[in-house]
Amino acid sequence: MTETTAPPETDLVLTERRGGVLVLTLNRPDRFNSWNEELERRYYALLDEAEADPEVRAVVVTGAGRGFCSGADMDDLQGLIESGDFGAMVGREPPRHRPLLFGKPLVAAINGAAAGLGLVEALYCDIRFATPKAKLTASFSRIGLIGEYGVAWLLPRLVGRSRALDILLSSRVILGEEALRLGLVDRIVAPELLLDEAVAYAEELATSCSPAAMRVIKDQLLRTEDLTFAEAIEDGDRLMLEALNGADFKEGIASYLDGRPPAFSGLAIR
Ligand SMILES: C/C=C/C(=O)SCCNC(=O)CCNC(=O)[C@H](O)C(C)(C)COP(=O)(O)OP(=O)(O)OC[C@H]1O[C@@H](n2cnc3c(N)ncnc32)[C@H](O)[C@@H]1OP(=O)(O)O
Repeated sequence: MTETTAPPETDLVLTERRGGVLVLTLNRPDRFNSWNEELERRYYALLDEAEADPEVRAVVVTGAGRGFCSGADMDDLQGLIESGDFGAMVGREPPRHRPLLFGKPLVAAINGAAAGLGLVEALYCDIRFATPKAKLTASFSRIGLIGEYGVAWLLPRLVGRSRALDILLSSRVILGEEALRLGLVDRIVAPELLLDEAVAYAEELATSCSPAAMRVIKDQLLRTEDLTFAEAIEDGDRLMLEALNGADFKEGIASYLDGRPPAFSGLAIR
């Protein structure tokens, strides 16, 4: 009898440093990079590490092999039906939207299919690069499930309500160019250039933009969703005063006037 052993959790996401950019590769190519709890735990732990590491200024996430991530593993979903243990699906820590809270730029290089949770994980990223043949699909409605991991909140904010409903109700496969038109992705790049271009974009943010300002901007955009316009103006005023007192503002102006690249501290704005 042959015994199969699962790969160690550390292999589920490959890591590679390219300058100030950390590349994370979802790595279950034999299962079309389908999502499971172990993969989620490892990916989210690596984001925690990247958050704490001042040398990492941006992260690019991509998939190994021909897909980005095909969503929950179908065999696991069958196992779930058999066990009936649905409680394990809710209230997990870290929160399932951990990547949305990541304080540094998070760029997706969508090298192939992004389905179900795979699409949601791509949508958690700040900017999405995709190949022309990348297949994007919500998938949920085709297997009797609903928009989970907050996608029903996120998607209308990205593409508008009607398009979100089209995508979630139909779960039709959307290819790169249409995804670009809909606003599901931001750049279309040939497969052989995809990762390099995503990394180059991330590296540009890593070297030219203030980490402190980017962290606040990301947080600002998320929190502003819940504010009135007047509150958003007030919130912006408060944050602006902090930024004006920040080391990165002084460095930004000094480097501009000196005609040199900025050397941002990477510290908090205050
Ligand atoms: C709690 C729930 C959360 C969720 O995420 S629900 C959503 C779960 N995911 C899905 O429903 C997606 C199912 N997959 C598909 O619809 C399609 O695939 C794609 C659109 C993603 C890609 O289509 P194409 O490029 O034509 O590839 P292919 O030939 O269908 O698949 C290639 C191989 O990958 C396996 N595979 C695909 N998705 C999954 C998955 N989610 N879990 C496990 N295996 C998967 C297939 O079976 C096949 O395998 P083989 O080459 O051996 O025939």
